Amino acid sequence: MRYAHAVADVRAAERELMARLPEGALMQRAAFGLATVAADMLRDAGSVYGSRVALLVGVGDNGGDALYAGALLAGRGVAVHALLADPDRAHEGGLSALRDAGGRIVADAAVLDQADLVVDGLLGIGGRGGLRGEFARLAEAAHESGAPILAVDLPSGIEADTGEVSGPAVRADVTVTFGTHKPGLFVDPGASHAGIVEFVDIGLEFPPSVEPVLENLQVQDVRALLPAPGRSSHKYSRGVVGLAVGSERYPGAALLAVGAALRSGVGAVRYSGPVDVVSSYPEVIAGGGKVQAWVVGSGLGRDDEAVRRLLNVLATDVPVVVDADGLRLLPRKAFERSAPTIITPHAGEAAALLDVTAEQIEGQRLEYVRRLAQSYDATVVLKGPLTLIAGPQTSRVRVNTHAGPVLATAGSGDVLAGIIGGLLAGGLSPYDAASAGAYLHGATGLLAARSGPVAAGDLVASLPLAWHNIQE
Ligand SMILES: NC(=O)C1=CN([C@@H]2O[C@H](COP(=O)(O)OP(=O)(O)OC[C@H]3O[C@@H](n4cnc5c(N)ncnc54)[C@H](O)[C@@H]3O)[C@@H](O)[C@H]2O)[C@@H](O)CC1
Ligand SMILES: Nc1ncnc2c1ncn2[C@@H]1O[C@H](COP(=O)(O)OP(=O)(O)O)[C@@H](O)[C@H]1O
Ligand SMILES: [K+]
Repeated sequence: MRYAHAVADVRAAERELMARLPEGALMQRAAFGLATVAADMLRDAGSVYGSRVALLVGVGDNGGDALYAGALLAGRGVAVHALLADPDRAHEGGLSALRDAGGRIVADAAVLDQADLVVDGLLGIGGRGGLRGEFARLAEAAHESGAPILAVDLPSGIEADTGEVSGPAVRADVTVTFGTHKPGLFVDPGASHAGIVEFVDIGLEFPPSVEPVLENLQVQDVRALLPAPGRSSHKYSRGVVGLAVGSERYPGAALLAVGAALRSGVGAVRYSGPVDVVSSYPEVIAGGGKVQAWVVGSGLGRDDEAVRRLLNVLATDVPVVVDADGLRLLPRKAFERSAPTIITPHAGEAAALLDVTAEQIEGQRLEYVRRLAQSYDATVVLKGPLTLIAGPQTSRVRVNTHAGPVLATAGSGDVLAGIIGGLLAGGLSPYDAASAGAYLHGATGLLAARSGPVAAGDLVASLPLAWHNIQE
């Protein structure tokens, strides 16, 4: 598991660690890690010795990290130039170290045009709001130079605790983050500014009483969650999932969701609805019957018949995944259920559920995924390039990073709903089914994309191998 912690908790952990270490030791650890990544980038682009690096230096310790890393690079024969956003307030120790190592402090931003790499040390976890004044001008000039940008701790201008971006911000190619991930590196739009995130361990420790803001499942976490049939398993003990999806107008949604559910580890799949799924999937049991979880909504349409099918499923006492049209039809009172509910909105559906705009959702994803979980008393899968998962009972949010833009294809959401339904029926908790489901769905996309452009049916076809790869 990877974790992201709140700034206040990072500060407390830093204080605790600094009290036990010689002065400046933590910053040296950070700078060493930063310089190592910078040198790797320079080597990959040609060579470290003889290359040119420009530092953007703010007024806090983030700039200090950049200056000390610049000193280390200068010691390896790199021509290092530092541009100071506010010369009177730049980190003094860092400035002396850079000068002593042969680096130069300059005022002319033209050095950016010759730079092989720009290091963004404008703002770290002390930043508030978008970049202002000289900070914004330096970032703009760095973007215009076209040089690769390496951000220190997080891209300057993004909110560390939320990933919100309220003004000008750096767009980095790589971000080196220290001690723990910051929530803003996992939540869009901030995360989309970070590029590849490299983690540098500086020895920070968080006591068990400190809750991380975010959890990011790794392959071993998903492996531990996926149900595995035992020697004496039978089809009913493995779980039966029912799907009330698809309609005469949207038959494809039923085929995709059912196809995915069949390959999500369950013992049997029941289908309730007008679509002929049995011709394509003879394994499916047509009609109702006892199930351990339902999926409803994908391709349901929005007519009276759709409402009837939705309400029938919501009236059951088993966990339910509500997707797509189901979300559009959802009367709030329907959520007074005895069993858990999972809802799987994208930003547009989330906006309709909360009566706000999709832009508001996209701008404050962490805030809104939590709000949805609270107001609908449901586990929420807020879909997008980085899907967030929130539960009604926990303040911890999970984020899925194991995905790619190939998933942005019609019918992809139907596949996700089928996978999550299958995992629920297989016995996972709603929170685990939603997060492992998002990972598995992402894995099908990454796998299918190796053979070229991907249709949602290819995600279904890739599911067995994606599952197998996770289990290896
Ligand atoms: N505290 C520690 O022990 C360590 C901190 N480290 C580094 O220190 C950073 C945090 O340093 P600081 O707390 O000094 O904070 P910053 O370096 O983020 O600087 C914050 C200051 O910038 C100004 N500012 C804030 N928002 C602004 C905006 N939008 N536009 C222009 N100016 C703005 C304010 O004067 C504020 O005090 C971390 O991100 C990390 O890079 C690392 O060296 C590891 C150890
Ligand atoms: N750029 C992207 N990168 C990664 N995943 C994406 C991206 N865009 C969309 N997705 C994922 O693809 C799926 C699309 O679902 P949805 O919007 O319901 O599509 P549809 O209604 O066509 O099935 C979601 O799981 C979402 O998280
Ligand atoms: K930064």
